[in-house]
Amino acid sequence: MEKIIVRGGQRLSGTVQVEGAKNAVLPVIAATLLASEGKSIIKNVPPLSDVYTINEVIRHLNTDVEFANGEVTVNASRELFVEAPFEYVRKMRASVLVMGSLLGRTGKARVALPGGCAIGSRPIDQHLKGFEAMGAKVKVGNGFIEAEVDGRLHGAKVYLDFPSVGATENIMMAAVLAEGTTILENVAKEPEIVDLANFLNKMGGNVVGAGTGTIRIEGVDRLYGVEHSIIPDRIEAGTFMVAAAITKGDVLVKGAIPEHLSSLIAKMEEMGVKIIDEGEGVRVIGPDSLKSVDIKTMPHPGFPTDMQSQMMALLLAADGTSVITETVFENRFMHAEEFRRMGAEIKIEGRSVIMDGPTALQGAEVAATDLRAAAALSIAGLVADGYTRVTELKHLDRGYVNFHQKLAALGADIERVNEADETPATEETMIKDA
Ligand SMILES: CC(=O)N[C@H]1[C@@H](OP(=O)(O)OP(=O)(O)OC[C@H]2O[C@@H](n3ccc(=O)[nH]c3=O)[C@H](O)[C@@H]2O)O[C@H](CO)[C@@H](O)[C@@H]1O
Ligand SMILES: C=C(OP(=O)(O)O)C(=O)O
Repeated sequence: MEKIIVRGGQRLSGTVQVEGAKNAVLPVIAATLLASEGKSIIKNVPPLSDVYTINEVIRHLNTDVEFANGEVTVNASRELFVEAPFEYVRKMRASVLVMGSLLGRTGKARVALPGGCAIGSRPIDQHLKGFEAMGAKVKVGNGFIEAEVDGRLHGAKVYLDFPSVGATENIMMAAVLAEGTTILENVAKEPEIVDLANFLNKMGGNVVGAGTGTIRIEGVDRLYGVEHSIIPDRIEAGTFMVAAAITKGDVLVKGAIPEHLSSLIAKMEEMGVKIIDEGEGVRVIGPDSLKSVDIKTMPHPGFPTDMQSQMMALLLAADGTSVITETVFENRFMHAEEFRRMGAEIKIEGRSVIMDGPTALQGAEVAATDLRAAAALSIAGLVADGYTRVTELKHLDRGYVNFHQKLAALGADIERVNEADETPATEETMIKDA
């Protein structure tokens, strides 16, 4: 077990490189199951614990998977097994994304029920509604969801009650090999959906409209392994943008795509942060004092829930009253309690938090409640008085590569140590192959 120790007070400057997007690579690796011929070669893959987990899941389904030097190679040409057990789904909810591919390719899938997690109950009813509309019979029992179709899935019209990212992806993956046309309405428009659609189309699929509210898919008979490079991680980029701004720093976030970050950029600019599109990335220059703003998380292109806790750190440093309203997840304010341990005064009222800033944050021992909270608490530590110790780093490793090293290279006083004796952590102990 390890923790991060940050001493506040350093201004960040320099350049930081963004990795491939966690939330794009997980569905793309799940989609490699659809290729009954050829190898898929996925590039720009970050060495995250979630990537090791999805690789283990698809290996378990009778594929060959190699992961080295940022490239995942998958051969899924053998007959697939159809069961994803609880040991994987428990580690990572996104394991349910293999369900659509398995159903499309084999007509059957058996996946352990994901259950809730620290940010809410996270049901998958919309995924299942899509599979059922395409002809699958869905049964839930003994901790598993089982979906099966006689023959092949058929195209259908599916309206999502909420533009769920995972449901959009899972249904897209099932529909590419279905017979006929599927029309998905009120779908998620996240950049990761577009990346998945691009991958499916390269494989031989016919997906139109990704990135808009309606996606149309003409089913095809067969898909092939192809090469694909994953888009940059907009949430990792946003995390470093906030770190730069809170320290009054000057940082080039290389690889950040401004069009993927428009809501965050708009809000940071309202706060007085200077943001310059430099083509190869985004330069962020923090002002001497930050203005308070209100934030409401929404599906893309609204403000991303995955940036909510980092933004809470930034708003604590801002002058005046700010309100954050979380509309995507029912319970994503667990980190507020940890910020309170650092001296923050935060009122929680239903789905909103109210903060009066600027807060003179104090170093404290805090526990990460999810992966973004791990980053947000470290960021708060960059400006807190004294030492902040962040524990529960298993969450951080799900979504960030070399997080403390990247901050240290920008000038932060930060290290990662063993929890018991505070000796430095080593590469081997940081991320363990699942
Ligand atoms: C691996 C991945 O890409 N994870 C992202 C994905 O998660 P994920 O795909 O799980 O998020 P969804 O968009 O599906 O969930 C959003 C909301 O819809 C609800 N819901 C979802 C599906 C369903 O069938 N029924 C239902 O009620 C969820 O409980 C949640 O309240 O999108 C989230 C919202 O942008 C991000 O925070 C996650 O980082
Ligand atoms: C909530 C997140 O991920 P997941 O859906 O994989 O839990 C996230 O990336 O912030």
